[in-house]
Amino acid sequence: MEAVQGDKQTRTPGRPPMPEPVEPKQKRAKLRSAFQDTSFWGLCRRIPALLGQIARMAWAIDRRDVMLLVGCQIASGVAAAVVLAATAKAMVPLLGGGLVPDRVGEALPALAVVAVAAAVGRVAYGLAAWAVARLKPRVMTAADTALVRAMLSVELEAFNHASFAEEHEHAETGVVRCERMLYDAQSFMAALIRLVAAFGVVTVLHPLMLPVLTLAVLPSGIGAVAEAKIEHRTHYENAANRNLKGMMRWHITTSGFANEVRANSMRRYLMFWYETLSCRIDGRTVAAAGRQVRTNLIAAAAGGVCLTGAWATLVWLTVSGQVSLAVSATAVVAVRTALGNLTNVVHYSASLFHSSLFLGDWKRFVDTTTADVALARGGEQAPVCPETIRLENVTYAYPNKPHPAVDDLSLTLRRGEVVAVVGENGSGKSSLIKLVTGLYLAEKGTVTWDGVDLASVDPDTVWAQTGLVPQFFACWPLACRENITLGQPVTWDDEAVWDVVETVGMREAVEELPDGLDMLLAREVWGGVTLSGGQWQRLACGRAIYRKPAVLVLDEPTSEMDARGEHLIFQVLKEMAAERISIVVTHRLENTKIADRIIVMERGRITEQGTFDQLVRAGGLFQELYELSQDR
Ligand SMILES: Nc1ncnc2c1ncn2[C@@H]1O[C@H](COP(=O)(O)OP(=O)(O)OP(=O)(O)O)[C@@H](O)[C@H]1O
Repeated sequence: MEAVQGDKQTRTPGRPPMPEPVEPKQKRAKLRSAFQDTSFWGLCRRIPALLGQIARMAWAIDRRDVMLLVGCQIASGVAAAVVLAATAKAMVPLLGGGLVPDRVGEALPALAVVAVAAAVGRVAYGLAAWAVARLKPRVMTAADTALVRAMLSVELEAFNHASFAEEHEHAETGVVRCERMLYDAQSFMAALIRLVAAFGVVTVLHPLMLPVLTLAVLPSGIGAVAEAKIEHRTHYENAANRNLKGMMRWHITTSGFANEVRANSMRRYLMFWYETLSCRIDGRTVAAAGRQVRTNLIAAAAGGVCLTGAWATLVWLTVSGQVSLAVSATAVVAVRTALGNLTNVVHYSASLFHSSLFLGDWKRFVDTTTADVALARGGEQAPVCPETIRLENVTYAYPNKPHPAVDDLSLTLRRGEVVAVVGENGSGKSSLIKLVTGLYLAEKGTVTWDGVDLASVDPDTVWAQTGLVPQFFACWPLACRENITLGQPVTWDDEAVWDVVETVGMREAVEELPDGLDMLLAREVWGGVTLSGGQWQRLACGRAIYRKPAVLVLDEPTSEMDARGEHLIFQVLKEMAAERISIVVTHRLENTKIADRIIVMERGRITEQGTFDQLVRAGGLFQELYELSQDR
């Protein structure tokens, strides 16, 4: 059996070692700037705005819970102050002179107040936690849906930019951190309110205690922020590798590729690859942990010195008779309360700050990154059922590619005509159809539908009229019916759906499904099933047909189909052609016989045009490719 352990580079004699994953590039400039502008004081200044941001998000979701949360926070703070004040009151008789029963009796009312206030504080804390538990999932869902909505709003072209994927990844982390942020905000506020109460009591006992206490926790505050910055920086540094790892993880674990992984004996290499990448990420994280612990220790040492100073001050105040023993005992309780809460304030503010960096990524992505590349082309309506689509001197280049995918290309497509696009791999066929359907906008030149430039048209009015079977189509984890209607049924009953199922030769297969059209086509889900590759492709063609589009675009629509399926689809294409503009990209040149016109593409340009009979004898690329396809 093939070993699946990938940690050791076991060398098979005569075979080269397994190649390691490449180190992906990422946007360094952004990585640096995220850190340069935030100091400890910067954080302190940002906290109110941060809390405001969280409060606004929560307020938009449930005002009642926000009010309950704030009310309970205030109640628990007041309770903490009452506990301390009553403790101070109880200390005087307890540490005073006289018989013990008398002293206890005298202290009893104050002790009762302590008990009641403590109980109120505990209940308030519990209710606040309940409000947070109710808000947390909904805030996270709001952030998540905003992100998904933003992703759906962008130009297709945005996905061609590497930085977009990277920023998207950071924004996803922001969504996850939203949940934690709410908890941090609650804990921060709870600690702050109690701290204010304790500070009040401490200051009343002796005004010198306040600055001394503040000094005692300052080093740990600065240290916590420095640690958070190191962690966030590491997160950034690992972003590209984490992205790659996530993608690979999906490929390794998804059922769709399980056969390829096994039958091509890829398991060992993939495991090696995955572990190498994981080690690379862990290496950076572990190195950062070292830096973090150093920061932490320095902060702790400085904090320890300051804290010793605080206790020494209290001892000095007591010994020198500036405060009584009873006041001193209360001060110990107050100082401990204040210190505990101050530590929490620092801890949770650092954590809030940390989460806020991620939330900032999320916000920037949702508000700016996606807005910058959003579909915003103009409000014009696309002509309904266009007679012609005209491309004039159109050029389109992908980022980081030396040659344009479509290069100064001119072409006219007419209603009623079937145009076949052929050419070698990478010649620009798929890019061309993305321009025709307005998925990409031309960098140079124009694409017009009945004379209206697609650059100024509301794209939804274009796509309401297109039916596209892309080269890599989706196998939607939807019911069979919705895989055809795509959630846009044209009638109340299923008649039109069954018509299409019949047209693409899937009636028998669908009737055999236990739930027919209701069958969930997702084998990963309990009770779901999947289809064969060709059957999925028939459904993909079915949904384009179901839309009865004005512009029908099929990009290698029959690459996985048997001869019967292929014949069926091209027949349908021919029958449907009269009422629409039809374009089909295909490598099977026999299929182009049904086309009214064939265009041949080479390096983004049209080099030949004509009917099958004309091109097959023209002595150009078409003839060469056709003869190769016949040479068996
Ligand atoms: N998203 C992308 N990002 C960068 N380059 C791309 C992208 N998509 C395509 N290209 C490049 O653009 C050129 C044209 O690609 P296109 O997919 O249009 O070719 P095609 O003729 O449809 O190829 P095939 O027959 O292999 O499907 C190729 O050089 C390809 O590498």
